[in-house]
Amino acid sequence: MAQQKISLTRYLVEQQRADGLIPGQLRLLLEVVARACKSISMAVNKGDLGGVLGSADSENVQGEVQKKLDIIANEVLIEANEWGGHLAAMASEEMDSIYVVPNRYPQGEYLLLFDPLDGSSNIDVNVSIGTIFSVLKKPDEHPGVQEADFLQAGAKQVAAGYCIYGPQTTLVLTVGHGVAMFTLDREQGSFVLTKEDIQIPADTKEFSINMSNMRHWDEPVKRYIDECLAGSEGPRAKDFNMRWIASMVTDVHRILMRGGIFMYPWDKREPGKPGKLRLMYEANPMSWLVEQAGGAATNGRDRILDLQPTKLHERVSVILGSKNEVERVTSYHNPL
Ligand SMILES: O=P(O)(O)OC[C@H]1O[C@](O)(COP(=O)(O)O)[C@@H](O)[C@@H]1O
Ligand SMILES: [Mg+2]
Ligand SMILES: [Mg+2]
Repeated sequence: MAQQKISLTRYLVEQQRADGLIPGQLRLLLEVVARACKSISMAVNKGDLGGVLGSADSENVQGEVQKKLDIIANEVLIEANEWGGHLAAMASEEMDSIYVVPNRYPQGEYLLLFDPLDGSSNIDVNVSIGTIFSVLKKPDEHPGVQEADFLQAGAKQVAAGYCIYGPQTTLVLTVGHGVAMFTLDREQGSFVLTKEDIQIPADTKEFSINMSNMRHWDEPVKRYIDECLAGSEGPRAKDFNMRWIASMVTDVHRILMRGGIFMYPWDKREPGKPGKLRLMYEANPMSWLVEQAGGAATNGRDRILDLQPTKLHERVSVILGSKNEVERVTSYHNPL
């Protein structure tokens, strides 16, 4: 008899029921996020036919030109999540401040953060892009919700994941007990469990960094990459390969599937800016997934999940992936 497929819904119900790993409200919230990702996947697939490509002629709070799909994905996530009663508020790369659930809907106890469309520069060239999300619990000291409630270290996340819109639509999730992967079965219209307990090998021969920024890097990053480039004749005594997709979601997915190290480090172009990537809805969820899969994630000096955010759209330097490589780069920043 063919093996029974396990849907995301069933997986989450089993986590809740048999193992008591997630509360019912969190399960429902994650199902809604997955449904929203399914809608975004449909929109992405239509491409030119759906009129979803190209620029929206507007800028987000970070001064970046928004693509039509950035805005569509943001709206899909808000509309799917605002009425279900699981959430108190949402925050997104594409919104200046938090979006409090309107009081015509029931208020829930969770906070949802997302990068609705990661890899915006790849949208119009038909390269994989994705949605990244992070779930926090609203501190219950006071009624209502404010931006300060979101400013919790990544270690406090209760769920994190991403969905990739690529050759397959793939949702990867952690609720703090390992990492599971689900593939969208378009005929059934549901996400089906395709990998459980994903593990990142501790060693790797593959690095991922935007090499065009080399002249701006800090010394420790330059040293690490120089040593990789020296190959089998150099101090690492092995040849390295390089990949840079320029969609963090896809570069991190590759690392979860076969190992590697991903870096978007601080550099000298804008010394006052800690990095390019955003802490709360890019670095934190990805760092937790990577740690849950046995990898590591630092900003060069400290564990990303321990960083105390000071603002919603805070940026951070990111070094994550295979444990031994991340520890090596971190040790170059923190000499004994
Ligand atoms: O164009 P660059 O400098 O290589 O930057 C690529 C990085 O920027 C990002 O696209 C930023 O994300 P957004 O598309 O959500 O702004 C990352 O996904 C990616 O790793
Ligand atoms: Mg992004
Ligand atoms: Mg984005």
